[in-house]
This record gives sequence, C-alpha cells and structure tokens, in this order.
Amino acid sequence: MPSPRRSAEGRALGIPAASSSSSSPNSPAHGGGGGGGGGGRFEFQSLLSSRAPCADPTCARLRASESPVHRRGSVPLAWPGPAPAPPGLAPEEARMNLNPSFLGIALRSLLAIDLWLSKKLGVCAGEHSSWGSVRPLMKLLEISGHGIPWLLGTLYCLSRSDSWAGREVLMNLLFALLLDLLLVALIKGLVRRRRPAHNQMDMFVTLSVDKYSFPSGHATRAALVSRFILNHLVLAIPLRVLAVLWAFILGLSRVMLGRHNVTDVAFGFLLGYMQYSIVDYCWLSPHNAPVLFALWSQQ
Ligand SMILES: CC(C)=CCC/C(C)=C/CC/C(C)=C/COP(=O)(O)O
Repeated sequence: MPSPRRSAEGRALGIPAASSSSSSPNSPAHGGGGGGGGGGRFEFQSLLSSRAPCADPTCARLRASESPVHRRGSVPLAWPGPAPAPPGLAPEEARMNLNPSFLGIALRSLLAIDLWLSKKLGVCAGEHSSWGSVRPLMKLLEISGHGIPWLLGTLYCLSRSDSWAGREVLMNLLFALLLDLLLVALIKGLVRRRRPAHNQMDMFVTLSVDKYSFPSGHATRAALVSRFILNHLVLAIPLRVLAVLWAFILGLSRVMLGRHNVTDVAFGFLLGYMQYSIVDYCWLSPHNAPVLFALWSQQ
C-alpha cells in the first residue's frame, strides 16, 4: 500500500499511486540503499512542500536529512525540486503560491513514465523473471559492448596493423573509446542517478562510477562504435545492417537486464552519436598529430 504522502504526490502529478513503485526501503520510490532507486525517490519528492512546518528541532533535522542536498546520490541541480518560497511570505502563503511550471510537470511525468516502462521492460532482470532464461544471452551481449574487449581489441589490431591508413583509423577508434569512457564517467559522477532497484549488480568489470546509471555506457559505446564503423570500414550492406542492429539490441538489452531506465539508454545513444561528431572533428592524422604517430611507429 502506498503511504498517504506518496499517494498525495501521485495525485498531484496525475500519476496512479502504483507508479511510485513499492514502498520498501530499497525501492526507487523510497531512495534507500541496495544499489537502486535513490533517483526515483527524488523524482517523486518534489511536491512535498505541502507538509506542515516543523515545530521541534528533531523534526527539522529529519526534514533536512530528507532533502535532496543531504541525500547521497541526489542531484539537486539536475533534477527538478520544489520552488523556493518567495522572501517575506509566511510558509502557508508560500505553499499556496506554489505554481509548478509546465516544464517541471512535463519532466516529472516523463520520469514517472520512464520508471514505469523500464520496470515493465526489465523482463530479464533476474533468473526468475518472465524472460529469465534469456538472461545469459543478454549478458553475452553485454560483454560485446563492454569497454575492455573494445580497448584491448583496438590495441591488438593497432599492434598488428602494417598500413598507415589502418593505423590512423585504429588510433582514432582508440581516442574515441577513451573519450567515451571519460565523458560517461564524468556525467555519471555529476548526475549520480541510481540504477533501477530491480537490477542485480553482477556486471563484468566495472568502475566505481558504474554504480550510477545515467547515461548507459554500453549505449554510448554502441552508438559511437557503430557510427564509426559505418563511416570508416567498407562493409557489405548486411554487415552495415548488423552493426546498427547490434547497437539497437545492446541498448534494449540494458533495460531488459534491469541495468538501466529507458532514458539512460536513449540519452546514451544520443551522446554516443554526438561523440562520433567530436572524434570526426578532431580526427587525428600524421599531419595534425605527428608526434603520436611517430611514437607509435617506433614501437
Ligand atoms: C582504461 C580504462 C579506464 C578502462 C576501463 C574499462 C572499463 C572497466 C569500463 C567499464 C565498462 C562498463 C561496465 C560500463 C557500464 O556500462 P552501463 O551501460 O552499465 O552504464
């Protein structure tokens, strides 16, 4: 049963009470530990300002520890919060003055749909989920988009490459992969959105920021690498289609495994697509990066 407070939030958002997921301490709506859900709580907490003011210090302390600024993993600047009370107004008047912007409501509704849809699509999140039997296949797909095989594979090909043209392409692929790791880590560290509560953290080698889910590193890599391949390798049409399909299915599998919400993957695709544009713009060649290529040729 949702608590009355959460139900009130749901009504204010125009969302059924069930959208705030479960009321367990680890659920996204509750923002507890367990590696998931912290973001969810904040996503649903922005209309809490209708509560009565605190009279005693204990209550005030509890409120303060609930606030997005104090909760670990929250992003007060990134996610919408309650509007500040205009100066000189009594708390009651300030509350009556609350007029959530259209953008705020739209954003919160999108996030609620995101949580709901991601939970519905997380059909391989556990061995006992409805599609639990395909989980091993999804995890294989996960490794196909992992950073380590791509980095090691590129370094290996670089060491074996005997043409300048090949070396140039591979050097830029290496640069693209490193840029991707850096940007994804930076954004994950800034946004700090928790992975969905139904995710099992049993991923192959992760970095510390990988406890966060926004954006999906697999989705950025999939979009970046497939755009890179399509632009720099001469491939027959079926292989070109396969590259796009791989990226799409890898992104979908992130949500099916329960690793990500849909918006993490959608933003990941967009970011990966844009990262390719950066790589293309800064394309490394023996003309603009002679030292790099000279260093490599001495190996
Ligand atoms: C050079 C260097 C720092 C290599 C690290 C490679 C590595 C461990 C990458 C992590 C890849 C990973 C698990 C990403 C998480 O992907 P999501 O789709 O779950 O965000």
